[in-house]
Amino acid sequence: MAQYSRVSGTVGLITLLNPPVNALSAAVRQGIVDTMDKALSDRKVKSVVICGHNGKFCGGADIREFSSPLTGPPLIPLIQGVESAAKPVVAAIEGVALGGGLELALGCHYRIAHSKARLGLPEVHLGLLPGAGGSQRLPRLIGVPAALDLITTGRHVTGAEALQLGLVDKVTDRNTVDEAVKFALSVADQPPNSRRVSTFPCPRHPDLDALFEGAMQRVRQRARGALAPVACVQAVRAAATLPYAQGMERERELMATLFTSGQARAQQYHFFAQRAVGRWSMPSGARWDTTKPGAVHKAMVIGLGTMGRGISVALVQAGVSVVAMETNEKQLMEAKQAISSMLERGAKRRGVAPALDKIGYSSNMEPAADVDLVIEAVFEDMALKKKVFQQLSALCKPGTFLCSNTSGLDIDQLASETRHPELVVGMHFFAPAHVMKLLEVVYGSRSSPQAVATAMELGKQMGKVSVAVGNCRGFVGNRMLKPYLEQAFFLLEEGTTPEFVDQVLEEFGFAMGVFRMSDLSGLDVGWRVRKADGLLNASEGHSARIRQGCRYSPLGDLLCEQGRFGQKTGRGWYQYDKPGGRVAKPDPWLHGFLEKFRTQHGLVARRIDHQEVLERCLYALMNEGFRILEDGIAAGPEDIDVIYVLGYSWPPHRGGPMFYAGMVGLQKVLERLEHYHQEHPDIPSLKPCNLLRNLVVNGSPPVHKWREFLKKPQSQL
Ligand SMILES: C[C@H](O)[C@H](C)C(=O)SCCNC(=O)CCNC(=O)[C@H](O)C(C)(C)COP(=O)([O-])OP(=O)([O-])OC[C@H]1O[C@@H](n2cnc3c(N)ncnc32)[C@H](O)[C@@H]1OP(=O)([O-])[O-]
Repeated sequence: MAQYSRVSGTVGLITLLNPPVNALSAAVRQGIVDTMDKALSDRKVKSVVICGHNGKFCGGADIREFSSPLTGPPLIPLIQGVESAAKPVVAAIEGVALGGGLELALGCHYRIAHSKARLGLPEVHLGLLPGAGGSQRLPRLIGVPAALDLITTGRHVTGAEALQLGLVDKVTDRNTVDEAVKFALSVADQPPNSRRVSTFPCPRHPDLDALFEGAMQRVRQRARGALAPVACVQAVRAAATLPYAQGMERERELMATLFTSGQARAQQYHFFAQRAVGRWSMPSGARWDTTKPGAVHKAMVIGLGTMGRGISVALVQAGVSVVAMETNEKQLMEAKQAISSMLERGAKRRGVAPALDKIGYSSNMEPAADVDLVIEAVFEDMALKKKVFQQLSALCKPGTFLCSNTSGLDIDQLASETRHPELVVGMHFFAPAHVMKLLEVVYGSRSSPQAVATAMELGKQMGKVSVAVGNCRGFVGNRMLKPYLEQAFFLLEEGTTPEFVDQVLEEFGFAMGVFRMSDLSGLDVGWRVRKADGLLNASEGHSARIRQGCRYSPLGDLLCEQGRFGQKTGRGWYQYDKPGGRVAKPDPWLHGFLEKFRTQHGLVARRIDHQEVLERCLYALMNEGFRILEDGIAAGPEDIDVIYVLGYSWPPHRGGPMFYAGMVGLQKVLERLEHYHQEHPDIPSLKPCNLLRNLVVNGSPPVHKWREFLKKPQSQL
């Protein structure tokens, strides 16, 4: 709804009221229509101010309403009504003005913003475009290039930047509503005819065609098959080339295409899934809203390799005091320099001081006695990590939380090395740790709810989207990656090439196909894991392609035995100009190696098509996702989907592996898995999971209902 009052004698004050972000629900839209009528018909009122309750102007259209037929007054004529008002209307922008919220402000005649407010048109992140006139008014107000940037990236700008762009008329550090009322009083006698943005001509640009060609090329490259960014460019082009009314018609057409697309539903699912994972729960019944996190003012990071450095930076940027520890003096010096420059660069980008005084360095573990939480980020070796946890347990004061950045080792084993296993959890960051938004918080069988709450809260403080998951080999992300990688290896054995597999996966929307990704992260990482799992050597008298009774592909091991670790050695599944090179080129040597391997193992290459690559790689990954849900390692499909979109570059316009399974149709996924498992009975990861069967038997319910089919989880170790 919207409240109305008359203030300072002649100003009509309209307050949007729909906590927490005053989204433009049907009730709020009706409220605006009613209160605008009141203000315009109140003879004492000379000008109007629109503001938002509780220090937030408006978070945009109510996304929750998108899944049902529209009710209440439509937004476009509502905003047109505000713009056509005979009395000046001023928007008082505090907190946020996003999407439809900014479009409403663009319909006002003046915009006053707090310097810290955030303004933007982020619809592209929801698979949409600014569909209430934003794509037509913004270019007219701030010019085509700036509007293209804001609309295709969906980025937020601060009040200060908005002033520079000409998006707002004034910025204040004081109470914005008071300032807006004063401003409204000052323009009360100025008819707003010249302030109706839709009537502004679109500022001319020396070479529109070149501008839009360049923009479309950049956007298509970044979009990875997403429809919305392309439609955003087309809508702004309409603003630059058509009269307002025709431009609005074009905006309406493009929005209609996007609104009903599966991609928009997938991205809106992802929006709410990112918020749902914050409402975590554990098998014990402990939950986010019944567990108080411990305070973390001072933390220690042990091991300053790439991950340790990124974690230290992210902690300092979150306002936590840090002791960064590395035993190797040379590495310690290098880390100190690297961390300082990362902090300086980050501070420069955010326009704040680098807080270098928040971090200290140590070559021994003694400072652990005086911290609230420790994050261990040493080399991925169980014996080494156990030793570190033994030392920490002896050193730390009671109540210190002990966290490991392991990407898949057993948290319970680490906990059993300490006197207080209830204080041990996994905090699995993703490289680069100060950039990637995802954090897997892993609880062991003895982790206390408070330890989980503390790690989840610290993750939020670090600007991460934290997902609480149970303890098992590889946790959620890496556990699902295993069958995905295996299928890719098997497909090479059966006749295809790394280039073709990667092309299929990148056309699907992954930033990088499985083989380019493997070359980037280093083939030796997976090799060490397979070694630790005792998979490197075939058992006596068994085929080199069988391990523990199942089909196994030694291709990755064979490349590693030849020192082909990927980018870092200049050779992997692809060749690179030099060690550390980034541009992957097909490698004739590798094609020859595959042919020789097939001959050696009596395999005949066959033509493998796009569909088979996609289905075998993705359905095996999804099937493992269903097993993870069945095992209770993840509380719901949202947890898995957020992990894959934010940590493994699963395309957001496909929602995530579990959401996508629902989009494809669970029946089809089941049938295709059964088909491939029949062809490859020696590959257990293709055997459909019981939960999948059960969901199909129960009519393939929508993803948000799957939790009803998950039984009470038991520990997996
Ligand atoms: C016509 C027009 O062109 C088109 C078509 C549109 O306008 S499309 C819509 C365009 N608008 C957006 O894309 C902005 C989306 N929101 C955000 O980016 C952020 O929310 C925020 C505003 C920066 C606040 O962040 P936060 O970190 O302080 O809190 P939160 O946890 O994120 O959010 C707090 C609670 O508010 C809910 N919420 C936030 N924005 C919402 C919205 N627009 N609609 C419905 N619910 C919303 C959110 O789900 C959460 O709920 P719950 O989990 O507590 O139950």
